[in-house]
Parts: sequence; C-alpha cells; structure tokens
Amino acid sequence: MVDDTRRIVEEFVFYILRGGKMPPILYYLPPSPPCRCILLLGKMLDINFDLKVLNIMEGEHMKPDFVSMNPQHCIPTIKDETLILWESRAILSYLVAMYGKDDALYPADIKTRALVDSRVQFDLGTLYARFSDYFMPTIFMGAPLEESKKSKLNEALYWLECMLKGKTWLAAEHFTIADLTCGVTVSQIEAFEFDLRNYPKTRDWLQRFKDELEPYGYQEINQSGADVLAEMFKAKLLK
Ligand SMILES: N[C@@H](CCC(=O)N[C@@H](CS)C(=O)NCC(=O)O)C(=O)O
Repeated sequence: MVDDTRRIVEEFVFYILRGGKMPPILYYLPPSPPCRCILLLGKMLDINFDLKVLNIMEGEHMKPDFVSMNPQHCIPTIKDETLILWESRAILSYLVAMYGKDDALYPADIKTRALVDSRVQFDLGTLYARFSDYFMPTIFMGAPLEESKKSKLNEALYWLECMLKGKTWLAAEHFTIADLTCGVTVSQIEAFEFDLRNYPKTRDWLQRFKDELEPYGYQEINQSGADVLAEMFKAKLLK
C-alpha cells in the first residue's frame, strides 16, 4: 500500500518534470537481449518507463491487441504518445534524441554519427545475427550446435576485434549506443561461455562496458538476463 502510494507520487512528479508528458510504455521481457538494451538506456537517461511485461514464451505477443499495434509482434516495442516503435536500435537513437540531456550517446557530428550507425548496423546485420543463428536453434528447439555457424560467429568477433584496435570505445572517444547494443550482444556470448580468448581487445572493452553500466543497474538488468538465457542454453545442451 505504502509502495503503491510512493509509486503514484513518483509517477506524478515525473509527469510534471516532463512537462505533463506521460513516460513511454515499454513492452518487454527481462531476459531478451534487445529489451535489456532499452532498459539499460532507460536507466542512463532516467526514463521512468511504464513497463509492460509481454511473455513471448506464452504467446502474449500474438494477442490481437499487441499485433494490431505491432504486426511484426516483436519486443522491445515502445509507445510514446502517438509513436509506436520497434527495432531496438531505432528505439535507442529515438530515446537519446527525445530524452537525452545532450547528444553524447548518439552524437550529432556527422562523421561520428556515421561510425555509430555503422557499428549499430554491424550488430543488427552481422554480430547479433550470427550470434542468434548459432545459439537460438539450440535454446528454442534443442537443435545441435553447428560448426559452420560457430565459424561465422568467430569471423564477426574477429571483425569487432579489428574495429577496437587503438580504441577505447567502438565509434567515438566516449561510450555511445554502438557500445550499448554490441556490448549486450557480446555479454550474452560471454555468458554462453563462448571462447573469447582470441579477442583480447574485445574482452577489455567488454569489461569497460560493464564498468560504465554498473551505476545503471548492469547486474540486475543485463547480467541476470544473460544468466537466465545461459541456463536455458545449458539445460538444452545437457538433454
Ligand atoms: N531486430 C529486433 C529483434 C527483436 C526480437 O527478435 N525480439 C524477440 C525477443 S528477443 C521477439 O520478440 N520474438 C518474438 C517474435 O518475434 O514473434 C530488435 O532488435 O528489436
């Protein structure tokens, strides 16, 4: 009861501070890597999401109300007033533009932004895609791991290692959404105990990524979600 009152008061204060604008609704599931990216950014930007858990394992994403909003029925999805948006990386850049106190996480400088976009799209089209292709058939269907897919993932990790040569962060002198999306992917790969010994720069960067996000709930949001998926993966491997 006290907690409820406190939450209502906090939401009201937040509402006033935002100039009368309600916070965005986030449809999500805690272990989902793309959802974890949005939750972490929300903490960094102090966005008090109206959180709606959508359990895709129980088919909640296929319910007519959600499908009429997002016909692709994927999470994360946000609803911010009239805007309905999915694709986690597009959500990241939108939230920085709309709620960031500055553009540091998604720099306006044209050449820096081009590098951020390049790394973000590398994650979507190559790194996360190959990670998913290698691990997900085992997690969701109990399929055996495939050596050819492992090689493809190693190739993507090698490219990431090359991108980090002489760099502290992936795309700028400071942490950006490129580090956020690639970092969540690599932290999941690490949680699956994939051998990262050949990628020393990536391992150092991953540690910096964790340190950077520690004050924003890294353990509760990202590590715990990564561990849940890793448990599911191990259980399938043992079968
Ligand atoms: N490229 C999308 C991928 C989203 C995605 O695959 N979400 C999964 C959960 S991790 C999902 O919603 N699966 C259910 C479905 O697509 O029907 C993003 O980054 O947002």
